Amino acid sequence: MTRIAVIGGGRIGEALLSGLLQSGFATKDLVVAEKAPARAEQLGREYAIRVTDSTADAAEGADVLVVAVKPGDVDAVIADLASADLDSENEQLLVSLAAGIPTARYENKLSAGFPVVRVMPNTPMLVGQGAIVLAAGRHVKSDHLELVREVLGSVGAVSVVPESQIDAVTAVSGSGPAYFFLVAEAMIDAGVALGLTRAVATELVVQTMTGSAAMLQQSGESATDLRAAVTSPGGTTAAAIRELERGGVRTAFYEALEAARQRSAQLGAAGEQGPTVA
Ligand SMILES: NC(=O)C1=CN([C@@H]2O[C@H](COP(=O)(O)OP(=O)(O)OC[C@H]3O[C@@H](n4cnc5c(N)ncnc54)[C@H](O)[C@@H]3O)[C@@H](O)[C@H]2O)C=CC1
Ligand SMILES: O=C(O)[C@@H]1CCC=N1
Repeated sequence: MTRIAVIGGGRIGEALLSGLLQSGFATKDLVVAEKAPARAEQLGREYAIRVTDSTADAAEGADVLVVAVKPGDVDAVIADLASADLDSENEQLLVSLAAGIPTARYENKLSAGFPVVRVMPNTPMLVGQGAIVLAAGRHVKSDHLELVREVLGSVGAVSVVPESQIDAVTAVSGSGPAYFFLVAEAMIDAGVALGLTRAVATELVVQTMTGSAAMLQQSGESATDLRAAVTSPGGTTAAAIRELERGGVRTAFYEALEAARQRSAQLGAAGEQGPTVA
C-alpha cells in the first residue's frame, strides 16, 4: 500500500486524511507532521494515526509527501526536507497543496530530479467529493502522476492541467466552496427575513443546492439552459434574477475570481511572505 506523510494537519490536511481513511486507507499507512501540539494531539486522538512534530521523521519511509501548510510556511518545510534524507530514486515524490507555490520552488532546493506535483484540492475532499487538479513539475514521470491520481481519486474527481493554469484553477475550485457557502448563507438569511424558520430555510437551501448540482452533473444541459427552464416569462424567478443582475452578481464573480487568481500568483512570487499559521 502507498504510504503517505501529510505535513501540516490543518483544515485541508484533515480533509485529505479523513477522506483517505473513509475510502479505505489503513491508519498504519498514514502519518502526519503537525507543529501545533494541541492540533497534533487532536488529530492523533480522532483518527488513531501517528502524529509527529518533525517533517523529517514523517517523511522517512513515506512514498508520497504531501505538503499542506500555509504558503508562508512552505519554505521552512522545504528547508526541513532538504536536510532530510529524501530519495527520489526510491520513488518518493512530493505533492504540494499550497496555493500559489510553484513546483520550481521545491525543485530548486530538493535533491536533483526530485519529482514534485502541484495540486489544487478543495475541502469537499472531506466527504469524498473534492475537485482535485494536478500539475506536473519538471521531473514528474507518468507513473508518478498515475500514483497521485490514484491516491487522490479516492477523495474526489481528479483532472490535470499545465502548471500555468493552476492559479486560475485555485480561483475557481480551490476557493470555490467558499463562494457556494456564502451564497447559501445569504439565501438562508433571506429566507429567515421572509418569515421561514432558520431550520426550514437551511434545509430548503441545502437541498436546492444539492439538487441543482446533481442536475448540472447528470442532465447534460448547460447552466444557462437549466436556469432558463426555471425562469417562467413574467414569473417569480425573472423578478429575482432582475434584482441579482441589478446587484451586479455576474460582474462580482468576474472580479472575485480575478482577485483570487492574482492573489494566488502573488503568493508564489519570490519574497512574498503569504499567510502563515494564525
Ligand atoms: N483550506 C482550503 O480550502 C484549501 C487550502 N489549500 C492550501 O492548503 C494549505 C493549508 O491550508 P489550511 O489547511 O487551510 O491551513 P491551516 O492553517 O488550517 O493548516 C496548516 C497547518 O500546518 C501546520 N504547520 C505549519 N507549519 C508546519 C510545519 N513546519 N510542520 C508541520 N506542520 C506545520 C499548522 O500548525 C496548521 O495546523 C495552504 O497552503 C492552502 O493554500 C488548498 C486548497 C484549499
Ligand atoms: O484561501 C486560500 O488561500 C486557500 C487556497 C484555496 C482555498 N483556500
